[in-house]
Amino acid sequence: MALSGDHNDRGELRTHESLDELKTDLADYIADLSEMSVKERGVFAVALSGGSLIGLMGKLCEAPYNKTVDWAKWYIFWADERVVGKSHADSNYKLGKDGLLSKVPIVPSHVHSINDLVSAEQAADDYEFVIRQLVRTRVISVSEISDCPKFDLILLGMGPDGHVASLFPNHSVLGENDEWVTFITDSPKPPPERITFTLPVINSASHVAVVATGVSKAEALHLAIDDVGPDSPSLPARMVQPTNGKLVWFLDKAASSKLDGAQFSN
Ligand SMILES: O=C1O[C@H](COP(=O)(O)O)[C@@H](O)[C@H](O)[C@H]1O
Repeated sequence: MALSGDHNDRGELRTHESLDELKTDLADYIADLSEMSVKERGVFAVALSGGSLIGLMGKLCEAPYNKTVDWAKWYIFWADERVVGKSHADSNYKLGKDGLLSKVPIVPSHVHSINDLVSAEQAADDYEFVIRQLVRTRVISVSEISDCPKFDLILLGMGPDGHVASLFPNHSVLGENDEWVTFITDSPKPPPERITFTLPVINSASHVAVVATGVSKAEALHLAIDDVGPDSPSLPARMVQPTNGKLVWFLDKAASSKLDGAQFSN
């Protein structure tokens, strides 16, 4: 049984007793948003992350989702990417392709990966340019309150240090408000060169889901979600605060074990 509820102003928390239950709930959530978005806009523009997220999305490749989801209407982006070749083990594109995209009938031209043949800075600029073209043609919606792209769904993982996408604690790119996509060359987690959506883009999405499992994420989740007072650290995961969108956290009981009022006993 999953426990679900709103948590102050930090969005909806869905805590699951098992990974299997989380995977089913996540697949249902994504399939429902896809259906809603295709009905409303004719397309579904979704940004993926790398890491454990892709494995946790695995049920989408199975029945009934592989048959019921309108895959032809999906447009795929990455909320962050490592600047390595597409066949490199560190590539988020490779992870997404091997774990999901090659197993469902997504239109290849709808898959927007980065240019990995240029510098991180150039790759970020190129990726922003691609996104600007697709905002112009309304494949990606536009925010009502800024000129930012409004993705139908941004799927984020979270590292044990509280990083989301490639926005790491105390990094200067957390303050980047002008660019949609930026780059870093000093990631504390290898590989060092990455591109990432900026916080204004993440916070302009219609829906943002943060998916985090395992006890190593418990402390960061406490700092990201609970009311930790005026000294609340500027943890990237805590800075995920969609302005007009809906935030949902998909957790297992180990990850949620340090949350105030944690309701599952270990
Ligand atoms: O480096 C990255 O890490 C995060 C978190 O990964 P996880 O394996 O702990 O879930 C991931 O969301 C991000 O896309 C990736 O580049």
